[in-house]
Amino acid sequence: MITFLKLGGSLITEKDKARHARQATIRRLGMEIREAMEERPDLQIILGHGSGSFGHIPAHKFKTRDGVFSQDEWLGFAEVHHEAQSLNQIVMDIFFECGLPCIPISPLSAVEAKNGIAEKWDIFPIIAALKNGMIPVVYGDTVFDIIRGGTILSTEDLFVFLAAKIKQSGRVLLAGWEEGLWEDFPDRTKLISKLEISNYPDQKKEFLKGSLFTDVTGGMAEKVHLMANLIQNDIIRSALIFSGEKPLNLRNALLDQIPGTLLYSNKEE
Ligand SMILES: Nc1ncnc2c1ncn2[C@@H]1O[C@H](COP(=O)(O)OP(=O)(O)OP(=O)(O)O)[C@@H](O)[C@H]1O
Ligand SMILES: C=C(C)CCOP(=O)(O)O
Repeated sequence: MITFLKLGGSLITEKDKARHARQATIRRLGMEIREAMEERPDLQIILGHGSGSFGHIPAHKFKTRDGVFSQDEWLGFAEVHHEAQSLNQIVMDIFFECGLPCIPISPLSAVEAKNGIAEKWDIFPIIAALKNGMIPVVYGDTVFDIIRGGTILSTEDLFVFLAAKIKQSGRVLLAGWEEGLWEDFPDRTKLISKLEISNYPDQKKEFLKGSLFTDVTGGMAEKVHLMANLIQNDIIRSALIFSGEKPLNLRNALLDQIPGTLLYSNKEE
């Protein structure tokens, strides 16, 4: 079973401080991944990370996700990619120091999008990395788009494409700053431990909102929407939304514990 693991921008950056990476947190997360892999050597992980206060700030300024046409917007496209790639370099440097066999995979260089959706992507390098015991690392990025000129695909958008293409039972782990899904966001007094999503979006709830910070990819509402589709179509078994902020949560999630909110379908139970 493949594990798609996202380290959210809300976790690895200070989302309200431009270009601020949380290096100590990234290091701890790297060590937790390493510990889990030592305990479970058969873990196959496709890692992805968000852009947080790196890519989202210029992406918001230039409205890059909606399309790229003018010269100014193409400069913005380049700036957003530069930010996303800079954060990726920080993550790669730290994970390399942690001894993780990570290999970066640049979405911009390989993905073709059509109207905001990944349409073509040669995933041979990702499969080859997995087969050789490595961890391919993707990240939310700008990509060229045959309708919009350019756009932005989130880490979750990339996972949607990869999970459908790989056609192997998998699970998604989304590590962010929040403990999971709050039923009363933003008051945060009632945490949901399990959410059955077979009737989604009929059962769509008011509490699914965007991020409180600058974010162009839809925040929690979009995460749940994309994950619900994958589960309903039997592309993944489940998705876990949890906090990577609490030490050992990531390690425990990789080792099958449920430290947050599990999205699942009754068909599986
Ligand atoms: N019901 C809810 N429960 C928990 N968080 C929620 C809820 N509704 C909205 N949110 C917000 O959505 C955010 C998660 O979306 P966000 O896109 O910021 O996460 P991320 O994937 O970590 O970031 P990035 O997109 O930078 O990678 C939470 O941090 C919170 O601010
Ligand atoms: C804003 C950019 C560049 C990517 C967004 O990806 P996400 O942080 O995974 O939502």
